[in-house]
Amino acid sequence: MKKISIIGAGSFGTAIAVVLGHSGYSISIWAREKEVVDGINQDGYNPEYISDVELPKSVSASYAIKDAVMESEMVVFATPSHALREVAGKAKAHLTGNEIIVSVAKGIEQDSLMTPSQILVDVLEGAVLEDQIGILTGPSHAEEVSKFKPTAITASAYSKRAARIIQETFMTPMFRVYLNYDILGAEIGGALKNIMAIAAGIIDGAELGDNAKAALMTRGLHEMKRMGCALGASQDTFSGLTGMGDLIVTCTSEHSRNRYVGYNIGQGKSLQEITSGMNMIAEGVKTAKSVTQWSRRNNIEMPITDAVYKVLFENMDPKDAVNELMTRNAKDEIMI
Ligand SMILES: NC(=O)C1=CN([C@@H]2O[C@H](COP(=O)(O)OP(=O)(O)OC[C@H]3O[C@@H](n4cnc5c(N)ncnc54)[C@H](O)[C@@H]3O)[C@@H](O)[C@H]2O)C=CC1
Ligand SMILES: O=C(CO)COP(=O)(O)O
Repeated sequence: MKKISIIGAGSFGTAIAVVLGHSGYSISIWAREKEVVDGINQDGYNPEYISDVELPKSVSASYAIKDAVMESEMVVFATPSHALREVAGKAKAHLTGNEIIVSVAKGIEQDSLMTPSQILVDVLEGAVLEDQIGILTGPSHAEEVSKFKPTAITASAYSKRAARIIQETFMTPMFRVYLNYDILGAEIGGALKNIMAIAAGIIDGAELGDNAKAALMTRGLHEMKRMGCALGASQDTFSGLTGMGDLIVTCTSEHSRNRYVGYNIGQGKSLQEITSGMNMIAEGVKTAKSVTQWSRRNNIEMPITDAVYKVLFENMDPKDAVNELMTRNAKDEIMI
């Protein structure tokens, strides 16, 4: 049986352990929490994340990265993007150099402004080739993936070979994997839709209406394209699963943590109050900071991201942010 390692036993790491375990792979999952490791090994459930789904018998857990990674054909990093550099650095010494490396994280690293796959290329240099590194991303809430609800997602990589291996490995009748070789566009889409989902949540929480939400999603997609195209990504990628697809699900789903954060801000709570009550991560919070750093540094207009940043970190009232967006200079609609 082929062994696959999953580094990070949060919601999505657990969900893909279920998918891959049921496909017949032997899954070794690394968690930093003792109770998670014990729960998976002793009871067959992750007590902290996706705790209502029984894990296949072929899933085991470890808190030693070395044990989790040893003798694997594929290593999937499923921590939030801000933890990726550190955990990949810890895993590096235990790689043989033959593994396919996959990131499922959706974010942009602060200061370096790197995407998850770029972080992996940087950290794992000398251990694996860039051609062995890829991603899996798209509209895929862990709560639904783990219950075998039909999901379509995208694999991408720095080589066609790695992208195809990722596609073949994950594909099941309920988890359909497409290929897109524009890895940068796929990662920009995955990261930025989280910022837009915070904005969508604010609209819902403040009861600003369906028109506002449609406008936000459409103009948000435009902003995602603008950043992606400025960096050399393909505009078409943003019409696909990793762009529009993930934007739709995250802005509308009851499962979205980013939308949840925005909703509660729209209801008048503070960011600190909201995040201190969550055991899961809403990547859009940190990504709003990184993308604002990027847009200001490069003088690229990203008004929605900027508004989310000001609400999250500069105490701007969401109603003032909406007013600022609505009263900008008149514009042509189609202009990247
Ligand atoms: N939850 C979902 O439906 C999906 C999530 N993703 C992405 O996958 C990544 C992981 O998300 P989730 O599993 O949902 O997060 P989560 O919040 O459910 O779990 C995060 C996991 O990472 C671990 N972790 C957090 N900080 C860490 C650190 N500094 N060092 C080591 N481990 C750390 C936690 O202990 C936990 O096991 C994120 O980038 C997210 O955007 C992608 C697709 C779907
Ligand atoms: O990326 C996701 C769905 O595709 C998960 O979104 P949230 O992190 O907002 O829950």
